[in-house]
Amino acid sequence: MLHAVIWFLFCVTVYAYWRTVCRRRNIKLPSPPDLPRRLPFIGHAHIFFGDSLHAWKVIKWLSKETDKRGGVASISMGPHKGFCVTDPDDCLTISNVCLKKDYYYSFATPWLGNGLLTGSVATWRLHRRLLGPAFSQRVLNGFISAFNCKSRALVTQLEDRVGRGPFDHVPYLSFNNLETICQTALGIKMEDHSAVNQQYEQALHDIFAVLTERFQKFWLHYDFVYNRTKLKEREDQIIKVLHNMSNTALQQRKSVFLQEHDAASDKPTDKSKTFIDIILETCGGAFSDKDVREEVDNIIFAGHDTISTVLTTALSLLGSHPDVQDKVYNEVRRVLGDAERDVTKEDYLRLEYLEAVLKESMRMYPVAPVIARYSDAEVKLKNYTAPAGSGFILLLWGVHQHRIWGADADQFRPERWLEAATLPDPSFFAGFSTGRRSCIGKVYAMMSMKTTLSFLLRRYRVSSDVTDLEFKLEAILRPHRGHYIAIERRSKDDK
Ligand code: HEM
Repeated sequence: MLHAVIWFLFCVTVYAYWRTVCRRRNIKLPSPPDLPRRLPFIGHAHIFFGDSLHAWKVIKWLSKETDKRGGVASISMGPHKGFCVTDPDDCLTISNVCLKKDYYYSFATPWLGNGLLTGSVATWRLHRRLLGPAFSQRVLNGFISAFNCKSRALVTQLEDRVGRGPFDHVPYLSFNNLETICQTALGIKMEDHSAVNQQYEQALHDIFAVLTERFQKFWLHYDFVYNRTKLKEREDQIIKVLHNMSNTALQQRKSVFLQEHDAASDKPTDKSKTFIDIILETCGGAFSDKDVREEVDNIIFAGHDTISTVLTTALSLLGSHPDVQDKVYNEVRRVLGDAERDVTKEDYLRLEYLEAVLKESMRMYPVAPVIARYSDAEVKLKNYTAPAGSGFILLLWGVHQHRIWGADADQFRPERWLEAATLPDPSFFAGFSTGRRSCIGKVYAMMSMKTTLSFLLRRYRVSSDVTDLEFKLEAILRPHRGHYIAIERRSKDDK
């Protein structure tokens, strides 16, 4: 009996405390309006349940509903409370102030460890500073010959598609980009198409599907449930393949690196260096082998399908907008001449309209249309103060559709990037994320994409019909259908 009374009093005390704290918070802090469709206990978690096509529809729906509510709205995922944000200023504030990633990112930790994408804030600060030199312009210039060589190979591979009607260009771009990133990051050439490399490519593809499935089924968010599932067993097998590849590459590059450091002369120039070499050289003392391997895994994850997806979308859009394609073609010919010569570091700056096309494709269809942050402290937004312990779902697609981009925000119009008077502040472009924890590889990506497109568009005229363009969200936003292109060889006098 005494136990029952003590237990009853304990419950009443906890309940009273909880009510007081909640009330006090509500009085002090006006809360943003709730998003519709909240259910008891699970909150909004149920709206994500479905396939990857549904996931993309949900992000668009969340963006529109949040925008209707003024750019910030309350959401809950089971016990996790948070805010959806489309207001460009608030988005920038959050991404600069809240450097901690929300718990969803921990789903990728078994693969990516404590690397930049998923790492804790303390590790991220140190690693981001140490990795800076690996992404310097001098190092990136050393990759230009790899970009040229791979783009040339891609153009040749596409030759047998000329004049044969619409085809899916995703496999071409995806494998070509994987080769480029593996060569520049690991020093591995994939051309031999050996079993291990095909297995690696497959594993990279499969891990995205596993991560998406885990995110969409909210009961799998809990480790104690997830660790007992078949999906977890599959994840472990996939990660074994991924780690095996990067570990092997690391050991090979490390032994070359040590030999070269023993030999006083004949050091390789930056031209032949990979990300692993630069990281070993600049972060040597501070990074363990595991740190290096994790950062390289992060680079491959972040740089692999992102570039090929932007290229896929940009080519589909160019194929459907012949006037825009003609303008790019004329610029590329003016800068590079008629011949299929290599792109040089001086050319990148001159390819202004091509850059506008790439940015506009990324504005319309950002590869990461949503990212998530978490804050241990209060965060002051324009109209609200988010309490400590809040999660933030930053709807970058929503930011890109915001009225700051003009009444034609939903239209593909690359010219907007060249109209300085009306262009919003560049920090509102979130194609590479925004704020202090944004993409470290954006210059690499732009150089690589400009090289590929300038080779492709010099040789081929592209056509497509994107009226049925449909996307799916599988860790990143990818075209699902309506993106096929057809190619024709250009003649020398093409205008
Ligand atoms: C068009 C291509 C690319 C796009 C659209 C892109 C986009 C992004 C986005 C949106 C983020 C933030 C992710 C988040 O917070 O959840 C990010 C982070 C990152 N990206 Fe990229 N990325 C691209 C290419 C690359 C390349 C080529 C590399 C490496 C060579 C790279 C390396 C990274 C890394 C390491 C991070 C984590 C940065 C940090 O937390 O400090 N990315 N990228």
